[in-house]
Amino acid sequence: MKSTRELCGLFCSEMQTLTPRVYWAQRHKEIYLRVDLSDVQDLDVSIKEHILHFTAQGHGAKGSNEYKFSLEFLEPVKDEPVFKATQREVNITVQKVESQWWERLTWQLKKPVFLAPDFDRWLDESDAELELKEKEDQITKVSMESRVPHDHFHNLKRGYLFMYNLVQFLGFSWIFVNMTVRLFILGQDSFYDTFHSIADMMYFCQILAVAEIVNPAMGLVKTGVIPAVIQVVGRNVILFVIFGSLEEMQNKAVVFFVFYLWSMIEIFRYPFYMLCCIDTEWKTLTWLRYTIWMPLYPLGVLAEAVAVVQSLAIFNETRLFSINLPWPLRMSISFALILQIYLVFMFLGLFINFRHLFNQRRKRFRTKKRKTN
Ligand SMILES: CCCCCCCCCCCCC[C@@H](O)CC(=O)SCCNC(=O)CCNC(=O)[C@H](O)C(C)(C)COP(=O)(O)OP(=O)(O)OC[C@H]1O[C@@H](n2cnc3c(N)ncnc32)[C@H](O)[C@@H]1OP(=O)(O)O
Repeated sequence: MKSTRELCGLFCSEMQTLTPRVYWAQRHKEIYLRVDLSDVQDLDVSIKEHILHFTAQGHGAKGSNEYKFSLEFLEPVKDEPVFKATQREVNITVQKVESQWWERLTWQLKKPVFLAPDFDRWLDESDAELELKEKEDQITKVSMESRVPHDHFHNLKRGYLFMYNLVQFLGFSWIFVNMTVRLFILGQDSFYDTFHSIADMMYFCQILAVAEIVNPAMGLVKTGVIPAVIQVVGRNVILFVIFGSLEEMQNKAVVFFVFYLWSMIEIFRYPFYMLCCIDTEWKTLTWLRYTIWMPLYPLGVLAEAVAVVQSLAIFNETRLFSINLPWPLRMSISFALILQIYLVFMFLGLFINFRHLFNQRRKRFRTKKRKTN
């Protein structure tokens, strides 16, 4: 009885007539064979017991004829070759059973004469390892990307946020520059005229600032809604209810301090956000955004509290926004009383937002430090 290997010796020998030229290359996981035969017909490629058998009618080095060859591989392979005939050649891919680098292709030591390296695909072991690693990295990257849900509106959201921040930056810059120039030219007199020269722009910016509640509520920015509500509602009560509805308040110096303190933070905060939208950071600006609120916030709340206290007498006197309770109470609740309760909420709001901003600052600088280590 002849063994499989002995039988192979017969098949693999170059004694066989009409063998085509075969070029080969390998990777850790597969073997590539390129058979130099054109206009191939009746192609048959199979693997049995790690021996590849090839038969085809085609045009090769010895003209149009039937060509055959067999190759017993050095190591076990899977018996499902993938092959494809083109007009010029036949390409065969064979999967290795174990991912490893072979020192040669065939079991027999002597290389069959029809076999040669395929220099178009040839790689030595280290280059193949690199190629394999790149492929694996690519697969990991693709699978990671497919696990993270793709946000189709990402650029649209960024574009919207960038434009929003730009408009606010321009608005508050106009307010800040205008007030500064007027302060230099008119000195203290500019305090009493602030409302009439600035209010329209401040109305515009603060109405627009309602978006700052909508943005986190819709998940457009990753921050809490409550601090934004405190911030926007707090400012708008002062702007629309205290200054906007009481003419007597409009020419008071406190308007200057409130508007100046508000705009002073915003000329740093909005450009900081604009840079965030384009994944850029300017360290000085980040530091300013997360630092100057420390003196500005308490001063701002103090200036707002002064405005509320100054308005109490006017609301008492004019009875504006007073609430008349129906019979049998027959009482009138002055808006001044509501404002006194609001004063308590102002300091509660100051505490909540001060703590929020402090946490944001700590998070920002702690993360940055860790990233640079
Ligand atoms: C139910 C009714 C209750 C009513 C209660 C009323 C109480 C009244 C209290 C009154 C207090 C108000 C006083 C106030 O008017 C006084 C002053 O303003 S004085 C001037 C000084 N003021 C300030 O410094 C405050 C400025 N304002 C703010 O900082 C914010 O408005 C605030 C909500 C307080 C904090 O902002 P935020 O939570 O957004 O923190 P971050 O800036 O760190 O942002 C977090 C992440 O979100 C990204 N983000 C946020 N906004 C945008 C945006 N517009 N565009 C792009 N990206 C944005 C940001 O980049 C951060 O992301 P990441 O961490 O990845 O960088």
